Amino acid sequence: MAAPQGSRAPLEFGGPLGAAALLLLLPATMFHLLLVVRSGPARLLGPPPYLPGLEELWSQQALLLWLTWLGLQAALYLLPARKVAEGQELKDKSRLCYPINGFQALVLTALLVGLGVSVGLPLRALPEILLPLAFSATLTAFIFSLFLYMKALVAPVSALAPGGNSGNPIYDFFLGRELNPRIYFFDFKYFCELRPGLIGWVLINLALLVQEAELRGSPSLAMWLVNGFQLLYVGDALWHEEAVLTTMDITHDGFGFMLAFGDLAWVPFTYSLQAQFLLYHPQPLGLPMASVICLINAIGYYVFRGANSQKNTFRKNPSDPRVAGLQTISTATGRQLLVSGWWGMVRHPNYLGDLIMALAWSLPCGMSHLLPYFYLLYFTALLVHREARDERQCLQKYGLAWHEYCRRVPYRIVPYVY
Ligand SMILES: NC(=O)C1=CN([C@@H]2O[C@H](COP(=O)(O)OP(=O)(O)OC[C@H]3O[C@@H](n4cnc5c(N)ncnc54)[C@H](OP(=O)(O)O)[C@@H]3O)[C@@H](O)[C@H]2O)C=CC1
Ligand SMILES: CC(C)CCC[C@@H](C)[C@H]1CC=C2C3=C(CC[C@@]21C)[C@@]1(C)CC[C@H](O)C[C@@H]1CC3
Repeated sequence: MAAPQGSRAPLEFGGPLGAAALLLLLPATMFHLLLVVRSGPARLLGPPPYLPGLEELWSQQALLLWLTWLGLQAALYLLPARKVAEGQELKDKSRLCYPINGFQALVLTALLVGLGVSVGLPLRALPEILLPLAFSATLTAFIFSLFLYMKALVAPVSALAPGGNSGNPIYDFFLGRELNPRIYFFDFKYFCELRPGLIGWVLINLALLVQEAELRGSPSLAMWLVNGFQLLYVGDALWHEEAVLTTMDITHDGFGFMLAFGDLAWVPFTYSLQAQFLLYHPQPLGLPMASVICLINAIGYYVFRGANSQKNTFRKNPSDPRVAGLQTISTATGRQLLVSGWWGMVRHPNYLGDLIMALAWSLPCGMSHLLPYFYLLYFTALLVHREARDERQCLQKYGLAWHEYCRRVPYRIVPYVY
């Protein structure tokens, strides 16, 4: 039986009060966005057009569809993988194994959806049921987080995350108690982080594109851009799936409501906001502006991928010729920190690229509304907060060497600004 542990870990997210507020605020924000986006004024900061009754949110069909989707993604996860990767070393010195077959799941899902559509699956009907689908996803996230909380009660202490075990049930439910909850080889957190939400996001985008084509004769250029950019982002994440094993979500954070809701509901239903906006509020977009936006996305992707690949290559093999010439700082742990190349420009060049892409995803929606810029605003806040959390963890890991890195690379995300 696991005793509450980690009471010395500093409380994050505003402690129990902050966690309780976020438990309510996050789903409320998601439903607000889903309601506002289809309303005439589409005002991000105004009140929702109306408050939906339970009959509009609850649908047995939507729940069934949602569970089928989770079941399909779980089945694809269990298929033989092209590679099995080892995760980071755990407290007990062991390493867990993870199947690398996310991109395969994306391709197989595309084939299955294509097959479904060819035999009459009404993909265009998906946008009509986004509200009950989001409700089912939220309900699933709550129930699933409860299951994870209970499961952690019988997990060995060594399986618990550094945070999320304060003894306060609301805080621990929100942050997540167990680091890598699994049943046999099925790793819940790794599965949720990359599959149902990310692939669901591009499927929702595609359904919005199909419905726009039916409504207006063909998809708009703006809709093509948003679909193309976000497909590239999701395809890239699944192609480089192994990189997620070193993120703080997998190595540090427990699996609780924050990630369960974030992965299963928040990502598919709010990250598709730009495509939803374009369906209900068509925007003219000329070729010259579209070319500029494509260039911005390409620059963002170049920085994002360049930075992530440089660090991943370096962490795998510092003598790799692609990174061997870069300057480094030695740390007491035996690991080194890059201080030239992308990681010598700012301390989080990958976040900078990600933010530039976020801008490119909103620009096709024009300048008349703030709503499609929600992702950019939320994402800036998320990354600034995430950067501060990562910085704290790195300072703990690397001590003086991290101070030296900060001295040599003074800016966090945006050169000469922040
Ligand atoms: N779309 C979305 O909603 C989100 C997207 N993301 C994206 O996911 C990607 C992963 O981000 P995230 O998980 O936050 O972490 P990062 O990929 O930025 O990794 C941070 C870690 O990198 C290592 N590191 C830091 N500086 C250096 C250096 N100079 N040299 C070598 N290693 C260094 C440290 O770990 P160590 O030393 O132990 O290797 C540090 O903890 C990013 O591209 C981000 O933009 C992230 C969150 C949400
Ligand atoms: C609901 C809350 C506000 C916070 C939820 C956060 C989650 C949505 C994100 C936490 C880290 C994430 C990562 C990704 C997606 C969003 C979440 C799950 C990526 C998979 C996106 C694609 C990148 O290439 C890798 C990212 C890793 C972290």
